[in-house]
Amino acid sequence: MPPKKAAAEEKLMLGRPSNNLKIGVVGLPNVGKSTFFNAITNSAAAAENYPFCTIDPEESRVAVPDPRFDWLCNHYKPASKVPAYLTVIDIAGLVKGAASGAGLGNAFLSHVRAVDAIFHMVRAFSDPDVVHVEGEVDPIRDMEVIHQELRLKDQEFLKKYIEKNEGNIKRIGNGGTAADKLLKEEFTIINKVYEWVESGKDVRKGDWSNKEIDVINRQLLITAKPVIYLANLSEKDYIRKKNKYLPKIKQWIDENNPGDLLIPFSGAVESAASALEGEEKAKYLKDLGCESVLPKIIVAGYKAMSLIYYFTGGPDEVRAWTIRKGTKAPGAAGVIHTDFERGFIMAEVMTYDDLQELGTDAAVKAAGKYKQKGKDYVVGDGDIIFFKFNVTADKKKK
Ligand SMILES: Nc1ncnc2c1ncn2[C@@H]1O[C@H](COP(=O)(O)OP(=O)(O)OP(=O)(O)O)[C@@H](O)[C@H]1O
Ligand SMILES: [Mg+2]
Repeated sequence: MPPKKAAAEEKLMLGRPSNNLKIGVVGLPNVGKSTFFNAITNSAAAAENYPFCTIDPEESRVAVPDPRFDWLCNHYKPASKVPAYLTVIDIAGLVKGAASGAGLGNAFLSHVRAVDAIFHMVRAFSDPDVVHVEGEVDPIRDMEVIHQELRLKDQEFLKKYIEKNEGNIKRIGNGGTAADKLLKEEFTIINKVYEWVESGKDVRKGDWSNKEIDVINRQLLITAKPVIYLANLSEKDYIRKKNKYLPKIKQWIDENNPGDLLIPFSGAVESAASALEGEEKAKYLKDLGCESVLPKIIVAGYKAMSLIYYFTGGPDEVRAWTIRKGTKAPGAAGVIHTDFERGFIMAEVMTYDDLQELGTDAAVKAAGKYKQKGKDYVVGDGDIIFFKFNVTADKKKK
């Protein structure tokens, strides 16, 4: 009889295994990064019309819009409401040669290394008053520059690793301890990743095995991070939904990094709209005949990092708890408190759809749709969960 097939191995994800992830705004100087950052996070970072206006990274967070959260708040009428948040970081502009140190490039690239995903801001608006560091507006050239600098930084980093370990690997030869074997394995993988990057490709576009992903994740490589391209349009182009560069930008992405998302937006429109509130804001956008695309960008940024959330709900608090996709119930419980994970007994779960359809917790229970789940349960996006736990140490104290 043929041997039983082993259960399919769970595919590891690129990126830090954390729920505290951040997305950085990256692009050439003076393309609208800070304008976007201020509009999306309602901040007041300097966004003036000159290159290298931003030097130090600014961090801010923005609530992730979700009609399910709004519905739950309306349903439970809780004293406290805590949505999920996307943390955004405004980073200084990168220029050609950044990877070899131009324009404080190395310092700025280290800020890019520290984030978990990238909003790649591309200038697609013409305005003779807004200086372009490369002369005239040319989004494809700009994307090439940024793509190249990020990739060169990874290349340099991998090369340093190879040079540092080469001697050791030779010395180990075919023998060596268990630790030596691990180093050899890592060394082989890093060489493979180096070749990939050197051939002009981003790490995130490779089809890596779990072992390879494990090694890649320890290196914090820049091109392993998910990217969302944001094309910054003039007010006029955004309103008429037409821009001469957009088709070329899309084509460049399809050819170089297929699958990456492109979202057109306008720094001019969003910045003016974000200065207004409520009805005034709605009227401003209605008069222009367009909508803000920021909610869509926030959700896309959150999703790009494989983040989801589950809810806890009741009259005290409705709250969204951020986890990474694929997190099992005990790990998800640990986001609330480590005791919840340590003493995990079970998760009582109902889905948002069931609660919305049936109307009350009791009706969901009566319909048998309030499920008890154990430690292997993979938490779903929008699950409404009540954790049962028991921590012995706490009991003793009583
Ligand atoms: N869609 C747009 N249309 C016209 N002007 C814009 C648009 N978006 C941004 N700007 C203007 O471009 C200039 C530069 O914007 P901003 O400071 O946001 O760029 P930046 O990318 O953060 O630059 P730096 O890298 O120097 O920090 C500002 O004067 C801003 O008002
Ligand atoms: Mg800036």
